[in-house]
Amino acid sequence: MRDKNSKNKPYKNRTFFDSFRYAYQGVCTVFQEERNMRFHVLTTIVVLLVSLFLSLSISEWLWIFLVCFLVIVMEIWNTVIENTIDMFSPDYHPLAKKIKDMAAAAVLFTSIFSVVVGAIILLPKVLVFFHLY
Ligand SMILES: Nc1ncnc2c1ncn2[C@@H]1O[C@H](COP(=O)(O)OP(=O)(O)OP(=O)(O)O)[C@@H](O)[C@H]1O
Repeated sequence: MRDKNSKNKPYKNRTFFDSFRYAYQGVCTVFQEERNMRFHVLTTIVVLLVSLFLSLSISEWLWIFLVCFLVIVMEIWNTVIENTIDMFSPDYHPLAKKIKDMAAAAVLFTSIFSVVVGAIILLPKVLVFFHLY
């Protein structure tokens, strides 16, 4: 078996910059191919912009950053799983369905968690901002 760190491997990352470049390509791929990812990124930008006007505390900022990036990371993993399934099981298979459905369920739960955290932190401040409470 070939050594994972073999110098002869043609596709081995040579520098820290190489690793960063391929990770960036990965992000671009998910962004281009997954509509949900574009929605998550747009939502993240909106939430961060709204948060700027609401004078959040440090811990509130940390929670907002945590949930925004958690959803994006989960969507990347979901896409990794979908692509892996498509590579190894391009035809219909009940296990492929189970795996993809569970990966989607993980994104769903993370999204629900994010909405709950966002509502707890932002909703009262938005209401006060617009003099509705
Ligand atoms: N090879 C397969 N065998 C069985 N069912 C599959 C298979 N591929 C996809 N499915 C079913 O179709 C659904 C959608 O799969 P698809 O790969 O299109 O994901 P998607 O719609 O791109 O998901 P997402 O919106 O999370 O990106 C899966 O959740 C699964 O129920």
